[in-house]
Amino acid sequence: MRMTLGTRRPLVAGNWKMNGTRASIPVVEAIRDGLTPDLASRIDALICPPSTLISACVAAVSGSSIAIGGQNLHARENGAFTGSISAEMLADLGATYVIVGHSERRAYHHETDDGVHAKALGARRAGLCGIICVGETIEEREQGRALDIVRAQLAIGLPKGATAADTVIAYEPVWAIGSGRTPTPKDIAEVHASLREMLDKLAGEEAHKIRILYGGSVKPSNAREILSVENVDGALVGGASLVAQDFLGICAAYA
Ligand SMILES: O=C[C@H](O)COP(=O)(O)O
Repeated sequence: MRMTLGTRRPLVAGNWKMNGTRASIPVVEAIRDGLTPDLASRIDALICPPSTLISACVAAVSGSSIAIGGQNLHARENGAFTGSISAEMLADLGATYVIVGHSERRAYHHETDDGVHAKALGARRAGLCGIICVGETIEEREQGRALDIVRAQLAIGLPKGATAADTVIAYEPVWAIGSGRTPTPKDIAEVHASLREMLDKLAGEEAHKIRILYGGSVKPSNAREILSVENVDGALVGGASLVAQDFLGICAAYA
């Protein structure tokens, strides 16, 4: 039976992380060719490759509905920040989304919630949609602090006046990323309901249109169960987005 879609248009986003070279462009082409017109009319699909591949991916999806995004940005527009890339530079290449505050950046690059806030503002300044990531560690979940942690991350990270045009939220439990483990549908529902309630209150009347994705070990085999959970408006997919058939298999949960 076809999944009933809510008021928010689903987004299935792939995060390639530090994977891929020009030899990977056929993966994007296969996703482009494999997304049926019916699915393309019902969902948004996005690939976030490494920055080195953004131009080639933008060219590869040209004429299709698939969007291309960055995985990170510097909050400032330009300046003496060696090795960094601004939102304006991503937009110049044709990116329309950017991931902000992924747990791997929080863990390995010491990103703070204030830094996430600044980056989300940077994304908005350049007309990009920022995908703000939140999520608890396994210790925090075991201590019963998962809701407090993600709510605190959102409270600081989310810029005032956020709208669906400039913001997507992704709930990614750190312990579920790349581990093959996922929370139960009940646990996902609890976090998404809490974030939804908070978002609707914090961000004003436009906020009800902001999508909340789930991320962490989403695969074709569990996508339908996860994406059917109330208030889950799509997925942020890591490993499975590197294989066209797997990414398409996740999108097909909405078929
Ligand atoms: O950004 C994507 C997430 O970190 C999920 O990664 P994963 O699907 O490989 O668990």
